[in-house]
Amino acid sequence: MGIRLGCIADDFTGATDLANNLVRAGMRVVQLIDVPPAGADRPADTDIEADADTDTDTDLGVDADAVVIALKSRTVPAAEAVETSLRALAWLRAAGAEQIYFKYCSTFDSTPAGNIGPVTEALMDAIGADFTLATPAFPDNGRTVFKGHLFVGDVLLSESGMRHHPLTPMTDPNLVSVLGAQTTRPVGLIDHTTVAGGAEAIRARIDALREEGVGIAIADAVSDDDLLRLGSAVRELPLVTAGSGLAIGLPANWGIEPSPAAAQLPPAGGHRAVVSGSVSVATNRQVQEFLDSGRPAFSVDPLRIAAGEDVAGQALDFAEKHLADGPVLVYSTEAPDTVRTVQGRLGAAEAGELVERTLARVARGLVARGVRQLVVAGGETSGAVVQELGLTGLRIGPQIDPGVPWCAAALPDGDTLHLTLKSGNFGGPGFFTDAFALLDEEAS
Ligand SMILES: Nc1ncnc2c1ncn2[C@@H]1O[C@H](COP(=O)(O)OP(=O)(O)O)[C@@H](O)[C@H]1O
Ligand SMILES: O=C(O)[C@@H](O)C(=O)COP(=O)(O)O
Repeated sequence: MGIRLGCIADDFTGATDLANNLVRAGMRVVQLIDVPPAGADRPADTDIEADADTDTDTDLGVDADAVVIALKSRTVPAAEAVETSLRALAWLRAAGAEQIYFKYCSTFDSTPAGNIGPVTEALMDAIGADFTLATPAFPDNGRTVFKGHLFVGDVLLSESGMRHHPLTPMTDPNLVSVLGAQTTRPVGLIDHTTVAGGAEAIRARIDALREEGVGIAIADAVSDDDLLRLGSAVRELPLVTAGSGLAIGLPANWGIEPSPAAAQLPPAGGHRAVVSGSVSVATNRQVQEFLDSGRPAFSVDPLRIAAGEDVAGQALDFAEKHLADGPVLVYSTEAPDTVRTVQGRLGAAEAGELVERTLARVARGLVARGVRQLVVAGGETSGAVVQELGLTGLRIGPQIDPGVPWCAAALPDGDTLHLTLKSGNFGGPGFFTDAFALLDEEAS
């Protein structure tokens, strides 16, 4: 028997966010970094055991209810995002996935060129799906959708920090028009009154939209109850697209219930460090709180990298002196004005890449110096770090804050690394110390 749910996530923090919600709803989840090479059953160097005797073993040897394939496809050119997403789809279908879940950001990060629209349509074409729904709602993290408009906390998306995002600035809160600009299919709305009416009402609305020729519908959701109703209503859809929120309502469609045993990790050891390349509002607050506490921190300046200085080497020299009294923070996180100035000098994409490459080298150097508990902040940054560390799979552990679990990964030399990939806007102000406190609690 194959896996039930096959998931394609457009970035690495988003993938752990989705896996976290599925685990909390009781699913056994394997997260893979990138699409395994053709012919591979599962990553050879993860400690995720396949059990040949269980009836959920897939033909490809993955013993899980759901597999999340983490891509770094959010901000690459649309054609590339489509190509890797279709490869992920092919792998998941070969693993027996009964339903496909395309996960994007709860702030719907995209541009008029994509990638949410083009990837959704390519998946629909490949699956032969004439209809799917789209909802980034994640009320536990303050993302709600009402009358097709996305709110972040108490403000519209376009008034939130996302309007300043370096790669995907979000200036229109109306998701019907945002998605409509990225798709060839008409985009419709399943509004709050319909969702409040329950699964039957939602299915009736889906039928009506289909008859009108609508291919994709934004779904309102302002509470977990809305997401549970939507989850039940979409049982028969071969493809769903969403943030991580919809995941709370899907496991029940297979009769799966929450189980506390789903999130066990091995004990953690080694030094502690934080690498932050996120420039989001919440991360800025977390970095500030860490600096205010007087703990060791090294600031990475993109202009000095561009000038040819060995900034990664300097950061590692600094870290080496302080790791014994860790956690140590290495960060490029800055307020929007400073980031804009840097982008004006270097170009946004170039600055992003320079910083990502440097922080990834720092992460590799930290691990070489004995760090075995690592917090990484920012989706793009996490993608660069995970690739640089050569990780191929993650086990999902306990939740630190909504949307952010601890994970365990096997390093290429076989050692275990405890790792958390923090989405930019997730986590409380004390996240960079709370995360380690949770591991202490788990150990006691
Ligand atoms: N000081 C900086 N100046 C310019 N770009 C930066 C700076 N710090 C980080 N970046 C880039 O901004 C992007 C941040 O994206 P990401 O890591 O996904 O985090 P978030 O979305 O939370 O801001 C990355 O490409 C990163 O390299
Ligand atoms: O859905 C979400 O908000 C997150 O899972 C996510 O994808 C955030 O991405 P970054 O802000 O780039 O970390």
